[in-house]
Amino acid sequence: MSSVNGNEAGIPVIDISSPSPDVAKEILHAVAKYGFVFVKNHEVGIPPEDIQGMFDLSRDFFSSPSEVKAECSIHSSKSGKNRGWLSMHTETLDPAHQKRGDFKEAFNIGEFVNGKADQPLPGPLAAEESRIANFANQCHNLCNKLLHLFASALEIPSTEGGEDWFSLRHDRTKGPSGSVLRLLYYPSIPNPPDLNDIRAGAHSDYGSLTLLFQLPSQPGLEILTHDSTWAPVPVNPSPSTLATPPILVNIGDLLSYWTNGLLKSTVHRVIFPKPEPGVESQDRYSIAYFCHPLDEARLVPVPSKVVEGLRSVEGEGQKIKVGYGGGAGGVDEVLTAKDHLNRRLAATYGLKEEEPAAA
Ligand SMILES: O=C(O)CCC(=O)C(=O)O
Ligand SMILES: [Fe+2]
Repeated sequence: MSSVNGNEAGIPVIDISSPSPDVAKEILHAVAKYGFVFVKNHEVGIPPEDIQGMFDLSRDFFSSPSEVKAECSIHSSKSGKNRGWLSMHTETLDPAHQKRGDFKEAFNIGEFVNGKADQPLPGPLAAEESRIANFANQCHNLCNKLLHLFASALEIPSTEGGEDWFSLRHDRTKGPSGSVLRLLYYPSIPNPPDLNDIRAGAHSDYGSLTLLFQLPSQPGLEILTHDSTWAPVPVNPSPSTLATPPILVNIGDLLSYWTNGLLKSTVHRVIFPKPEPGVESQDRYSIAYFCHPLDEARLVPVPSKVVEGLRSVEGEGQKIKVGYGGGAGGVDEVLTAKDHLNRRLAATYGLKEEEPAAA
């Protein structure tokens, strides 16, 4: 069912099309160890042609004139917080190590209300609003399937909500959340610039989990491994058996915090691939769906013996360090998802609440 062959980072490839307690354990084990997992893309609700359609749209959008993109800049008050277009070098994901901002453009799309984007969209995206809404919906549904599997493997009692424990807290019909669909474009540069220049600086994501869609022949993603080395993440870890690249899933800081560090939020980055003789440098397009809980979801301890066992083994010190419900802010404090996001931004980037943030 799973395979670690064909990818140096060793990220397992798992088939979740027939969910079972074994599949749940397998996927929990993968995200507890690597923070990343590949999910085979068949019968998981996101048809490959829909993914391709989004990449076509992304290409159209990023090739539009700057004035068209700038109309919906992330800096415009009309776009709303963390939404809209980021021009080249706007975002610096690893400010401590970067002289220049990331070599990328991005467009962040927040939640849809009754199928309509809650922000202005530039022409090429506005024309395909329903396609984008449908795609975001498919992504969210897949995230909920994964959240069911995590809750199942964590053995949350049915009296507490059982397998629905996480997904109820991500139920978009109940209120707003920080979820974002992000189109990314990393233009190729014939002679990669300075050694310190990078397509996306080292960072971890902020939310619950992220889905990442990549295209064949456009590598560049790397994860930081346990021994503090960078390992490349392939686009398709088993090209001989998988006709379409699997969907890459990674855990964000919030879900790691919520599970007291059991699920790992792994640092990753996107580099310029090493130039190879005779191989032309490639643009890279990727699409990320950052799934967040409802803003008002309270990050109370997960009612799971698996997570509780971890707390008692690691003791009170650890609980306070990573902790929830009695964590950093005070004994009785329970953060909401929105508080967590705001703290995460402030701690990492010294950002004020109003400034744009990435993941
Ligand atoms: O483009 C990629 O492959 C990764 C992007 C990413 O990690 C992010 O935007 O958080
Ligand atoms: Fe990321």
